[in-house]
Formats: sequence, C-alpha cells, structure tokens
Amino acid sequence: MMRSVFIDGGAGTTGLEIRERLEGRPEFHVTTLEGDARKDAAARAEALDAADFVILCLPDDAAREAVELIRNPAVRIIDASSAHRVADGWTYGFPELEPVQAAAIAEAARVSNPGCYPTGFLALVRPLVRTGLVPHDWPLSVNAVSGYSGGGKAMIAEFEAGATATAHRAYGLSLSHKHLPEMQRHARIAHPPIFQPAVARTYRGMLVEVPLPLHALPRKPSLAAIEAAWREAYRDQPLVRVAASEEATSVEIEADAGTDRMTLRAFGNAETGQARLIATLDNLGKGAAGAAVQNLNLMAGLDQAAGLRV
Ligand SMILES: NC(=O)C1=CN([C@@H]2O[C@H](COP(=O)(O)OP(=O)(O)OC[C@H]3O[C@@H](n4cnc5c(N)ncnc54)[C@H](OP(=O)(O)O)[C@@H]3O)[C@@H](O)[C@H]2O)C=CC1
Ligand SMILES: CC(=O)N[C@@H](CCC(=O)OP(=O)(O)O)C(=O)O
Repeated sequence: MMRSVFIDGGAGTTGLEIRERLEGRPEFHVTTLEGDARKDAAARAEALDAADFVILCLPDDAAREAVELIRNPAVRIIDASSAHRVADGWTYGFPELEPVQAAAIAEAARVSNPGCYPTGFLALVRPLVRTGLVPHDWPLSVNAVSGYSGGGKAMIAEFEAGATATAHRAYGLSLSHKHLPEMQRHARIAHPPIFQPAVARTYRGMLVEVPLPLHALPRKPSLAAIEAAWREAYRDQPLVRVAASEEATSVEIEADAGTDRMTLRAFGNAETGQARLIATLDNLGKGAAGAAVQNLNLMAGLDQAAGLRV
C-alpha cells in the first residue's frame, strides 16, 4: 500500500535528510512545497490535510502552527521540533526507550521525535534508572558535543562562512537548555541533569557523555553490570548497539556519523570506581531524520529499520 507523506519544512536540514532516506521507497509518496508556497498558510493547510502522514521539520512555533492548520483527523503527525516532546496527547518517538514504546508509536496519531542530545542521554541512562542501578534522584550530569548541522541552516551558514565560527564552543551556560524537560521526563528522574553542550567544527555527528561515580551509588554497580543492563534493554533493537569498550582508548565524534544507528560504550577505572558512559550518534541520523523515518516505518506497520543506515 502506498502512503502519502508531506514534509513541512522539506527544504531545511532535517527535511532534506528525510527526503533522502525516503527516496526510492515504493511504500511512500513524498510531497513538499516549493518557492513561495513553502510558507503560505493556505498551501500548507491543503498539503497537510491531504497526506496520510506529515513530518514537521520546522522551528517550534511553525510546528505548532502546522498542527493547528490540520483539519483532517485521519492525518498522522511526526514532529521533529521540540514543540511537543513533553506535551499531553503526544507519544514520545523513541522506540527503544521502554519495552512498550515501539507499539505505542505504531498506534499513535501524534508522535514527537526526541531531541538529538536527549537521544544519547536517555539511551545511556534510562535502563540504569529502570533497573535501579542509578537511583531516580541521583544528581546526573551530561557533557555533549554536536556537529554544527545540529543548529540547522543558520549555524551551518555561520560555520561555513569561515570567518567567525570557532573550532569548539561551549554553550547552554544558563543551564536552561530546551532539551532539559524531555531529558528529565523521559529518564523519569527527579532533577534535570547538569547539561553541558558544545558544538564543534565538524558537520555531523555527536558524542554524549554521562560521568558516573560508581563507588558512590548505593548499589555500587560494576561496568559489566551497566553493560548488561544496556544489552538487556537493547537486545532486539537494530539501531542501538552496545560496544565492547575494554580495548578502546578514545572515541570520536564521527563514530556513527553518516548512519542512523547509535553506539553505547562504558569506560572506567575499577580502582577508583569512576565511569564514563558514552553514546555516539549522528545528530541528523538517529538524532533527527533517521529517528523520524524509524517512527514513520513503525506507524506504517513496516520494519522499523527499513531504508535506514545501520
Ligand atoms: N539539525 C538537527 O540536527 C536537528 C534538528 N531538529 C529540529 O528539527 C527542526 C528543523 O530543524 P533544521 O532542519 O535543523 O532547521 P533548518 O533551519 O535547517 O530548517 C528549517 C526549515 O523550516 C523552514 N521554515 C521556517 N519557518 C517556516 C514556516 N513558518 N513555514 C514553513 N517553513 C518554515 C525554513 O525555511 P527557510 O529555508 O526559508 O529558512 C527551513 O527550510 C527544528 O525544530 C530543529 O530543532 C531536531 C533534531 C536534530
Ligand atoms: C548544535 C546545536 O545548536 N544543537 C541544537 C539542538 C539540535 C536538536 O536536537 O534539535 P531540536 O532543537 O529539535 O531539539 C541546540 O542545542 O539547540
């Protein structure tokens, strides 16, 4: 069965990546608007209402507006923006997050894609909280570096203009980044983590790291216990891998760039009981377009990894 998919914001960074992934897929007929029609409310309303699925690749305000424009109750929505990630009536589009999540997404009418940083953070932390290895009120922190395409067209233009952009910039210094509510809500933790994001002079890829003092946790888990909790959580998941970490001496931001997968690694020092948990992914892959297509596959009743780069 052919399903129609309208991408609102199809000329943006995430929209173009989704179009690339859906090219040559006979299950989907993709439509977008061109020229002045792209931002014309009447043209958007018509295209939104005519589709089986719409994927919103827009700034938050435009995504909220798109949802209001939809009149046809049969239209199913995937929102790549951060407008609806903790909103009532929306299903969080992270199929690997809980054992029931993929089934919930498959049935949902409104699915909100996770943010790229929360994807790494939640993958590392949620199984540890769920199994009690990390107490739900533990004061977590997360350090992360993203490729500059994470900031969309504006940041790409800044970095590619060359003159002003840096090699590595720390930001989010007010500790109020827009990803904090979804990190806290979906990890099911009592406090927002201390989140230290940075952007580097590389187009795509990201490295999300959670430091953990294992010796101070009530259950004093070993690295092996952490890896075992991840392996159990992601046992049947095609897009999340747990790498054997013993031999690695470094991890690069490009490790999963150009793919739709995510890799988790646990490093540490057994003598001091300190650990570094590291997720790598592509901010435009599992962090955005890959996740949107994974959700679309599930909602359409297809194999979740169909058309994705594992
Ligand atoms: N880049 C990334 O790694 C990730 C992005 N996201 C989210 O995905 C969404 C899209 O981001 P991204 O692709 O990076 O952003 P871009 O800035 O690259 O693209 C946004 C697109 O939306 C278009 N647009 C803006 N306002 C309107 C409007 N009112 N009506 C129709 N089109 C409009 C823009 O038009 P114009 O071309 O004229 O500027 C642009 O083409 C954002 O919410 C972002 O936060 C989520 C995860 C990761
Ligand atoms: C490098 C960079 O600027 N990254 C973006 C996050 C990209 C992303 O996850 O997009 P959402 O806005 O949809 O959550 C930021 O920190 O705001």
